Amino acid sequence: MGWPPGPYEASTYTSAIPSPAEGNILVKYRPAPNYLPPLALSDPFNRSAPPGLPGETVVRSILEDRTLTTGILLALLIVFAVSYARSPWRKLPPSPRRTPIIGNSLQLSDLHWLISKDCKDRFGEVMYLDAAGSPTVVLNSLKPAVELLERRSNNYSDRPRLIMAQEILSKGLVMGFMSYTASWRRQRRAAQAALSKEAVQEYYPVLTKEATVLVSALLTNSSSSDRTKHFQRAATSAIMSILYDYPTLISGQDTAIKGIHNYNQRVEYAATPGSFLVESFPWMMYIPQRFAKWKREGLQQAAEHQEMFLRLLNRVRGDLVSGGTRPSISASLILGADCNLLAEAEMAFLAGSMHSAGSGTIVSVLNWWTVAMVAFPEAQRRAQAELDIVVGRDRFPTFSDSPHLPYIHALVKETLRWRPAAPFGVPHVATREDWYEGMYIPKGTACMANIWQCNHDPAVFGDDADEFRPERFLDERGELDPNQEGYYTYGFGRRNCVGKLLANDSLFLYVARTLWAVNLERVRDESGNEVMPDTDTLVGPGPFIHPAPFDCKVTPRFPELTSLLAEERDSWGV
Ligand code: HEM
Repeated sequence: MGWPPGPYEASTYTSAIPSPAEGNILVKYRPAPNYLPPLALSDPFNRSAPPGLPGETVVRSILEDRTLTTGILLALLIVFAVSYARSPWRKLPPSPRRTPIIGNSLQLSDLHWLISKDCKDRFGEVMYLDAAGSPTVVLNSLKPAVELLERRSNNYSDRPRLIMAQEILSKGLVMGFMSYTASWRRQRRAAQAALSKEAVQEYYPVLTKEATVLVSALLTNSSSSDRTKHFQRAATSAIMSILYDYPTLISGQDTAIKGIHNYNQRVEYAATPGSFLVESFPWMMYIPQRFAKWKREGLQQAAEHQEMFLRLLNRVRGDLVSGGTRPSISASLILGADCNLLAEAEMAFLAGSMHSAGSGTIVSVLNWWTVAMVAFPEAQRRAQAELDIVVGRDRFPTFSDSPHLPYIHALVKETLRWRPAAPFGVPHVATREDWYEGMYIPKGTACMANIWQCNHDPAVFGDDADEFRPERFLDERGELDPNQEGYYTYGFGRRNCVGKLLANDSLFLYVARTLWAVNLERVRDESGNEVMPDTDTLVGPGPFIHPAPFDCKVTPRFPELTSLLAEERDSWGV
């Protein structure tokens, strides 16, 4: 059968378990009677070894052989020397780069192939691959994703071990990376309370203020890079206020949040496969700090991170004591400390780590939404017609208009479905071995929902699944169909996105206020032809996908906008 069509990293597809039927990519297999699951092979006390050859005996006989022992020691020394000399911290990029994912050696380098129809058609609904040494099952359609990650979520709610990003840099305290433990349950309960429907309503003033500043910024300057910066500023400023009751930020790169950006960058880098040898050789974790620069520096950084997050938390605590604080996630965690039983450091990392989850995703969705508005102007016109009827032209839309703006909600849903910000979500890990339709899933296998394929499944969304068509979420009366959430962008089961209510509300208001105020139009080239934005290129790197940069024209929809905007900004003091 050969390799799948590129571009891709060939090594990624080297299957650990050769399948006679399908070459190196394992699509569907039953273990042979003597089959040892791949994880057992790396188990020094090979508990699955055939009777008569216990793993312990093998290990002991190896250690008794002097030549072998010397060889092993030499190999360890070389590995250690290489890891020391490479000192990965020196490679930390100074700022995030935006380069196409295609051909990039990051974990998403295979994205174009994994989201193609070819992948699903050739390798089916459940596909096995060896992702940089980790056995991984990719769930290419809704049926297995729902069956495994939702219905059997008691077995599929663990996460892969991330030594550098989680255990060292984050002191093991970031909820999104945590194993499925009692500690995760406590953090999850506290996060759910701080991001419940009622709690999110408390953040409406922050979101309204940020949406107003966003409109104003888009009108002032809307070149491609500026537009993304405006989205970044709005999302970062909103999440900082929601997390820590922080004042409105002037720019997305405000020095006040430089520390959090550094943390996000380090964690993102550390979580990228291949960044640190310790991920492949976990025993390196036990090398004393003074012989391992990467570990020493990592632990120093972790102490800085903890101190920074504690400082931010304590700032809110101080305001709570003086009675001058407004609702925030930190305030909710501090006030709920008696019930949520979280230690200070747990609260500090829980709040701090939500910064990236809650801002990078929103920027990705807003970028894709702009592409959609420019590429499909009829959707923009229909949304504006709805806003004109419901809101009129003498005030900005607000959250109280939400129940009367079904098309705006459908627009947001369709953007989330059409171009999911994190097309593979975050891997879930099987706690125990399992079977799915005759396929064996060893304990410890990472299961990745191919959210892109689930969102584009013709069996669920029809033959026009690849098109941008917000109407698909409306019934014949033009109302939102209450029976279906309709997309899978927020993941599955017990580990699904805890911030989805906040995300949906934020996106609703950003979209409603922007479309009420401005037209987003195609620019023209030198020959006077309209330039259509590229709807298909996905840009990384990083955990979230973005469109290729494109220019669009942002113009006010009516002359009174300038004075209405000035009034609105005055009323918010921004
Ligand atoms: C459009 C915006 C967003 C998208 C597309 C998104 C997507 C996701 C996805 C796919 C996951 C993994 C789900 C899984 O494992 O099955 C996730 C987890 C998570 N998200 Fe979001 N998210 C968004 C916004 C937010 C916001 C606003 C917050 C918080 C303020 C947030 C906090 C989290 C956290 C803490 C987790 C980890 C949950 C756990 O492991 O238990 N997200 N998100």
